[in-house]
This record gives sequence, C-alpha cells and structure tokens, in this order.
Amino acid sequence: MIASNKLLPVITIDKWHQFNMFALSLKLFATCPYSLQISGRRKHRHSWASTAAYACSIHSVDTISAPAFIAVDGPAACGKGTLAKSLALKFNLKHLDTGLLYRAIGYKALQLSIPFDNKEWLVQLSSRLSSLDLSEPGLRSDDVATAASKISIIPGVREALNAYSRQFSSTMHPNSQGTILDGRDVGTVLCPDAHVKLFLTASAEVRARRRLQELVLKGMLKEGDVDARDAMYERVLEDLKERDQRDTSRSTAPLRAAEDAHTLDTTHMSAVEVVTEAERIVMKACPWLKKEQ
Ligand SMILES: Nc1ncnc2c1ncn2[C@@H]1O[C@H](COP(=O)(O)OP(=O)(O)O)[C@@H](O)[C@H]1O
Ligand SMILES: Nc1ccn([C@@H]2O[C@H](COP(=O)(O)OP(=O)(O)O)[C@@H](O)[C@H]2O)c(=O)n1
Repeated sequence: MIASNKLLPVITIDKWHQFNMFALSLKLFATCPYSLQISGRRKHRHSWASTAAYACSIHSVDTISAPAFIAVDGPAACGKGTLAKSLALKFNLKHLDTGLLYRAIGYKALQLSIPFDNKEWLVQLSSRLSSLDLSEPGLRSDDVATAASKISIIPGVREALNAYSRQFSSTMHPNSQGTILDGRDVGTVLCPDAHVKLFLTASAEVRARRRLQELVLKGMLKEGDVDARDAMYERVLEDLKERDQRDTSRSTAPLRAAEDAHTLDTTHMSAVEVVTEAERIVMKACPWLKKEQ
C-alpha cells in the first residue's frame, strides 16, 4: 500500500522549530488544513516572532505543496490513460500507467518463450523490471495485453510490480504536486487511502470500437475495408471480454471499483467531458491543488 496523508497534506519544517511549532501548530490547525511535520536540516534556533512570521508567511503566501494521490482504475480501453495523462498535465502530477508494467513482463515472457505458469521465472523478471523496459515499442499490441493479463494473476508478480509503483510514487519530482496512477487495483490495493479514486467504465462494444479506431489511426486497418474492419471488431471485442473476465475473477487484486470511488460511465461521454467531470471531482477533494493549464 502506498502511504498518502489523506486528511492532512504534509509540509516539512526545521527540527529547531519543534518546541515553538508545537504551540503554533495548534493555532494553525484551527485556521488552515495543513499538518506540520518536523525534520532536521537547519542549525539555528528561531525566536517565537520569527517562527510566527514564517508560519504566517507559509499560511498566507501559497507556498505549501501538498502531495496529492489520485487513483484511476477500470477495464481495457475505458479511457484511463487518456484521463490520467490529461490530469497529470493539468495539475503537474507524476503519472505511471501501471498496465505498462504488466505488459513489459508479458512481453518479455513472449520474447523468451517463458510459459505463463512458470511463476518462479516470471516473479524474477518482475523484480528486475527497469524503467527502460517500459519504452519498448511492442508493448501496446493485443497479444502483449493478453499475456499481461495472464501473468497478472500470479501474486508474486503483483507484489514485485507493486513495489515498483511504490518506488515511483515515493520519488520526488521538482514542482510535482503529487502522483496519479492508472490500472486495475490502484484504488483498492496500491493506495486504498488515495485522495481521489476514479473508476471508469464503458460498454464492451464502445471500448472495442475505440480500440478499432486506434488501429485505423495507426494505419494497421483501412477505414474503407468493411470486411476486415468487421472481422477485427469481433476479434477485439472477444479479446476485451476475455480479459475483463480474467481481470475481474482472479483471486488476487481483482478489477473492481473501491467502495469510495467515483464511477464514471464513459460510454456516452467524450474524452473532454470525462476530463471536465474528473477535474471537478479532483478540485473538490484536493482544493489546495493549483492548475498548471
Ligand atoms: N471518452 C472517450 N470517448 C471516445 N474515445 C475515447 C474516450 N476516452 C478515451 N478514448 C480513446 O479510446 C482509446 C482507449 O483509451 P485509453 O485512454 O488508452 O484507455 P485505457 O487506458 O483505459 O486502456 C484511445 O484511442 C482514446 O483516445
Ligand atoms: N494495476 C494493474 C494494471 C494492469 N493489470 C493487468 O495488465 C493488463 C494490461 O493492462 P493495461 O492497463 O495496459 O490494459 P489496457 O486497459 O490499456 O487495455 C490488464 O488486462 C490486467 O490484467 C493488472 O492486473 N493490474
């Protein structure tokens, strides 16, 4: 589980303020929603007056950065990645598509002809995952998605990949206001105390059409070739349904909405409408976040 300070965002201050700040923080708690965390970096003792001035300045001048954590989950092609990337840009959040981690291991398993039931090897591969593995161009194919889904049922693989996600989330990025992860179990397992949990859905038919349109845009399918299009649609739809079934029925971290998630059915929503609604939810839950654009 990734720790996020749900109730009170944290700011870090000097250890030497400890005594003064204890009393002062009681005062601040009454007027501002930020908690104070003590750390040791500076070596000077500060007077009550300077401490109060410092505290007033951080209270009134908007210099507090509060790490927000946003979880986006849902089935294949519901629009998780599109939404997460857009929110990451808007609020300057670090973004990780956790599906890519599973795809990277699925891809390696296919390349190295490792059977999907060889748990030992797959767990080893997972514990050695590096960020370079995530830029492999072949990760987006449907075969790799199916492989990812098959290896994702192995608890040891999930543990190793969760460790990667936690490491990503705890790494500081300059000016970042927090983290957004998208996947299947972010709100339920990886960060059950995320500030905002968004669960996207859409009918399987609409999701299959979205994937088909991607293939047209990539030049892998001709728009006018109706027969090829229909045959591909049926295949994509079948793959999606099969993957949904596997992802929702596995015993470890199955795909499901967290009880406190905001569910958005995107079947009849444009990508812009989804972002607008999600942004409203985020701003309500994390009013301290500043919009970058
Ligand atoms: N609300 C939407 N309406 C129509 N198309 C969408 C919507 N959201 C995303 N898309 C498109 O659907 C495809 C799948 O979206 P993506 O964000 O990759 O889904 P996921 O990350 O859930 O697999 C992409 O081509 C994307 O541009
Ligand atoms: N947090 C996650 C993310 C992905 N996965 C698995 O990885 C597969 C590929 O995930 P993905 O997010 O890249 O798939 P799409 O939604 O992009 O089609 C999923 O079908 C899941 O089986 C998972 O189990 N847990």
